Amino acid sequence: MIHIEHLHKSYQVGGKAVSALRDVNLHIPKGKIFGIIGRSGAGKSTLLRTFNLLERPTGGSVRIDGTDITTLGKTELDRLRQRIGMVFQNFSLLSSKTVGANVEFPLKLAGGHSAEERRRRVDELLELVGLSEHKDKYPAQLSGGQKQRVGIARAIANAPQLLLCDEATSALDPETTQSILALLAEINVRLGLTIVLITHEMQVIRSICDRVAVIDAGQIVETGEVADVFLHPKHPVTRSLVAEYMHDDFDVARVKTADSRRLRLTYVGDAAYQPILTRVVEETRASITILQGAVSRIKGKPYGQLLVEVGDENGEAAAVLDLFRRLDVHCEVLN
Ligand SMILES: Nc1ncnc2c1ncn2[C@@H]1O[C@H](COP(=O)(O)OP(=O)(O)OP(=O)(O)O)[C@@H](O)[C@H]1O
Repeated sequence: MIHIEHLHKSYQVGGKAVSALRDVNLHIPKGKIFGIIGRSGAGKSTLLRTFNLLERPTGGSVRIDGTDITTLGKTELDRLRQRIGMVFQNFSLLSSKTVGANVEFPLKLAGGHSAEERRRRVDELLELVGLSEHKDKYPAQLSGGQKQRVGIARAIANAPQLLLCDEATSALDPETTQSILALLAEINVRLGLTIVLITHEMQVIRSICDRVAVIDAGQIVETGEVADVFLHPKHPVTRSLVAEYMHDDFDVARVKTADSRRLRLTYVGDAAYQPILTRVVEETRASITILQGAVSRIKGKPYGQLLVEVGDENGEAAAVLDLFRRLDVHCEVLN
């Protein structure tokens, strides 16, 4: 759907060029939820805003369904923008208009609908985002989560093929964040539209994204399926984002390591529900100490990740490794 090639963006600051994006190459497939994660100032917003040319790149191309949008004239660009919805961190609602009127606004702008058609479409959208009873309220009378639901209804009013979400849940508490993410996941499936979101939170990526790209200092440093990137991060920036998310601050260096092997075990799918550690201890009689662990889900799919210390006084670690691998557990030997 979106092919980004050799994208550059620099800003003039005090007469000097500051690079915000440096040779970004990215492919975003149709119908998926694609996350872009990075720290503050990494270039996330700048990159997302090139997808509808709110930000014009200094070099490179942005092809959407085969068309390089940087070559479009004003009329064609306006038409393209109607096929791309956008959701903002601060909601960007019109405070003097009701919920219904906010959602109706892009339909009026696009034209071609009668008042009755617009009314029906607004009702349908408010039903979809769970706000039917709030149609006549004003934004100030809504909670943050409700405001973002209005933002989402407005963004999809003209049935776009692509929805861009700029830190859509950053202003919300964790519970509301989850409900908004669930709504985005539902919209992705029900309407089949492609979603690209930017975030600085691994939790957002883990909850709903299919693929992820990690951006640092204007460059994409890692990209792939969320489970691969999350469970086997390669780049130092990805590793630190994952470690922070896992609250990985336990001082493992202080644990005794003489005559022992330290392993990182990763298992995905049904294996997460199996008593794998018990089985390995029973069969090998090895001593295994858990140093860190998490069992959770990536986009609904269970996974487990454990850091363990395996006693190796009599060479039993080799048998442990062998058995874990036969049980389809990914093992990384750390010492
Ligand atoms: N209009 C601008 N003029 C000058 N520099 C800019 C402008 N917009 C962004 N930048 C710079 O470009 C870089 C990337 O900014 P961007 O807002 O894309 O990062 P971000 O990853 O979205 O950060 P945050 O999460 O803090 O919003 C930063 O160094 C920023 O200072």
